[in-house]
Formats: sequence, structure tokens, C-alpha cells
Amino acid sequence: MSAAIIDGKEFAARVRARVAENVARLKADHGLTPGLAVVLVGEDPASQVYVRSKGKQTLEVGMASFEHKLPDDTSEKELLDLIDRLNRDPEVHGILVQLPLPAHLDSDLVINRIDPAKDVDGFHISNVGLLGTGQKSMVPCTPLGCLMMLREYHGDLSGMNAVVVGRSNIVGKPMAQLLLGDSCTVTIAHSRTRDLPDMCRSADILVAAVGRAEMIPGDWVKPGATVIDVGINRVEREGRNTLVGDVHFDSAVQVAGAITPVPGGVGPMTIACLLANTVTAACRANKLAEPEGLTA
Ligand SMILES: NC(=O)C1=CN([C@@H]2O[C@H](COP(=O)(O)OP(=O)(O)OC[C@H]3O[C@@H](n4cnc5c(N)ncnc54)[C@H](OP(=O)(O)O)[C@@H]3O)[C@@H](O)[C@H]2O)C=CC1
Ligand SMILES: Nc1nc(=O)c2c([nH]1)NC[C@@H]1CN(c3ccc(C(=O)N[C@@H](CCC(=O)O)C(=O)O)cc3)C=[N+]21
Repeated sequence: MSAAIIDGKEFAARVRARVAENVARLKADHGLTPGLAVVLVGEDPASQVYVRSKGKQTLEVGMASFEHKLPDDTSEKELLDLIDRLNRDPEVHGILVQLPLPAHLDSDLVINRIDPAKDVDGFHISNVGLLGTGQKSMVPCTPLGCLMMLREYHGDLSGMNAVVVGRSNIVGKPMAQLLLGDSCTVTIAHSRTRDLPDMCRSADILVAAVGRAEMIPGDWVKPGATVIDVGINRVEREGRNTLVGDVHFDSAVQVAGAITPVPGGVGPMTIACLLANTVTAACRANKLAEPEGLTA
């Protein structure tokens, strides 16, 4: 038996359509155009591609896009000054600082300078604390996208065993919080976990967010489990540059009940959720009702 493929690309297109409807309504009824500012420091080519596609999709849903590309040697003060300006700018409802930052910049300091209400990545300590205590917050885009797909596929997640492999602040930890919020029994695994294969085999929901190409083979997957592959790894295959996930897709698809592909799974949902969070932030900033179905 072969797993159902969870089509993140198609799902993301539906989320973007919902975002676009809401943007059109905000413009028509309130003269409000949600705006997203993306800050990129340095020349990393992969980051540039990602920032470009975010900018393009932001415009496609009718929002305003503000891109700030700063040189590699930008000082902390220059970056913090830019964030202060964006915090004050009424046309900017969402601010994203692309990570990782160059080593001379303190990313915690930078992220925590963003107005939490404009922190559409959900990385500010206030948003992390709100999420952890089950209060209304900005929810990190990648975990939010994963949760939306899981809810659509399963409906109620309560009581399911979820294993999240990876404990980063941007994916693993917030993913675990969201699954806990939906009443899963959650385990967070990482590089010190004893017997990772067995741990993975206990999962009804297995989320891989490690950053190691194809490290999770099919025989670590419980038959019928739902596998969410967050990994984005660039590898050489037959002389060509391609993307693979953290899960070995060809073996896992034989065992899983459902699986997200790479590319075309979590990645497109991440960007769609970034746009959704920007609309949510614009509504909250203007004390307007929040759109349905765009938040956790
Ligand atoms: N699709 C999307 O939209 C996005 C995709 N990504 C991708 O997701 C992946 C993870 O990203 P991110 O969370 O930022 O990565 P990090 O490098 O910050 O974290 C990786 C985690 O994996 C754990 N880990 C590393 N090696 C092993 C191992 N051998 N066994 C078990 N656990 C291990 C680490 O454990 P420890 O803490 O013990 O070191 C760490 O917690 C990357 O491929 C990234 O490109 C990221 C963001 C968005
Ligand atoms: N502040 C911040 N927030 C982030 O959310 C953030 C970040 N920094 N730094 C980098 C990671 C990575 N990330 C991705 C988003 C979309 C795709 C994506 O759309 N991927 C496509 C393929 C794209 C391609 O072909 O290269 C897919 O999986 O189908 C990938 C990776 C967000 N991140």
C-alpha cells in the first residue's frame, strides 16, 4: 500500500486564495492594505530566492511588500534602527527578519526588538510565551502550516502520539506546543535521544525537522502513520542540484498512511501562513474582526 500524498502546494494555494479574499475585503471596507516587510542581511543565495518568492506572493494576494536588503557587514545598530522604523511605520503590519543572521549579529536581540504585534514569524519571546500558555499569539509559520495540514487530514488530533524530531526555536519547539494544544501526546526527540528509530515507530504523527537529508527511513515509520517532512536539504543527484527532505520518501511512502513531499509539502504552506499572519496582524492592529481559518 502506498501513502496518501498531502499536497502542500495545493493546500497553500487555497490558503492564499482565502488571504486574497480578506485583503480585498479590508481594502474595500476599511481602506486598509496589509503590508509585510522582509529584512535580509547578507548575500546567501538560498535566502535570496526565498525572499524573492515571498515578495512575489505578497503582491499576488494584494498586500504591500517592503524588501530591505542590507549588506553582510551591517552593524547591529543599523539593523536595530531599521526595525525601530518598521515598528513605527503604520503601513507595515508584519516584519520578518530572515534567519540565520551573519555571525556578528545577535539574533535574539534583533528578533526581540520587533514589535510583538508585527512579529509574523512568532519568534519574539512574548509570542513564544503566549503560545506556551495557550494564549492568543502570532504562531510561527512552518508549524502553523503543518498543523493546518494535520487538522485537515485527521480532523481531531486528540490522543494521538506525536513525535517531533528536532527542538529548534523556529520549528521543533513551537510544533510541539501546537500539537500539545490539540491534545496530542507529544515527544520531542533530538540528537541526544536514545533509540530514535524506536521512538519514531511509536508515532501516529511523525514530524521531521532535523536538516539531514533522508535520515528517517521507512522502517522507522509506524504503518499507517502521518509523516510531516519539514526538512529542506539541497543535494547533488545524478549531477543535478535537487531538494530532499529529512525523510527517505521512497521507503516511507510504502509504510505511512499519509506523507508530505519535498518539495511541494511544508515549504509552500510556510509562505502561505506568513501571508495569513500578516492579514491577522493587520486586523488586530486596526481592531477589526480576525478572518476565519487563518489562525491556529
Ligand atoms: N519547510 C520549511 O518551511 C522550513 C524548513 N526548514 C528546514 O527544516 C530543517 C530543520 O530546521 P531547523 O529547525 O531550523 O534546524 P536546526 O538545525 O535549528 O535544528 C535541528 C534539530 O535537529 C536535531 N538533530 C540534528 N541531528 C540529529 C540526529 N542525528 N538525530 C536526531 N536529531 C537531530 C538537532 O538536535 P540538537 O538540538 O540536539 O542539536 C536540532 O534540535 C532544515 O532542513 C531546514 O532547512 C526550516 C524552516 C522552515
Ligand atoms: N525568519 C525566518 N522565517 C522563516 O520562516 C525562515 C527563515 N527565517 N529562514 C529560512 C527558513 C526556510 N524557510 C522556507 C520556506 C519556504 C520554503 C519553500 O517554499 N520551499 C519549496 C521549494 C523552494 C525551492 O525550490 O527552493 C518547497 O518545499 O516546495 C522553503 C524554506 C523559511 N524559513
